[in-house]
Amino acid sequence: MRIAIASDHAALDMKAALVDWLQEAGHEVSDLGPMTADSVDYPDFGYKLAEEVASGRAERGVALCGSGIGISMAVNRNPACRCALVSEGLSAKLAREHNDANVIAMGARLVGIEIAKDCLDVFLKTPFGGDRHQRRVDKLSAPQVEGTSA
Ligand SMILES: O=C(CO)[C@H](O)[C@H](O)[C@H](O)COP(=O)(O)O
Repeated sequence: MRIAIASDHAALDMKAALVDWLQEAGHEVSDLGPMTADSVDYPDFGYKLAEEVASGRAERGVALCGSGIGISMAVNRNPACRCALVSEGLSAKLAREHNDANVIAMGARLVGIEIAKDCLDVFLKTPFGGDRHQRRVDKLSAPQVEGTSA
């Protein structure tokens, strides 16, 4: 699979470990940076990653920062991206099954590397469930308030 990955300085080591692990598993990985430990701003890398996924150059994205919060917010500003911030495997599975998430976000200061690998493995292997979930995902692309009285 073509996978793009980006982080900020807080997740540099986790990014490097996941790049190696993904490549060993046979994926085509595009590392969008950063490449040094200098302090950077997560929106810059989140937007870059989102564009890579939105363009189709990457089929999936991996977004990392200290908590995962800031970079997931940045990625989700791109309407083509559904980025799920996760810290355990079941959320990673549901993000694919129910939400057709195309980007996974994790916090390197909160999640250990083995849990991160587990989340990513599940995320890459789980197909979208479709059916009723498709209707809901479609609504994410066209935000508007509908009747909620039922
Ligand atoms: O976006 C975040 C917090 O929601 C990330 O954890 C960032 O990595 C963090 O804010 C970076 O903080 P630092 O003090 O500049 O290392």
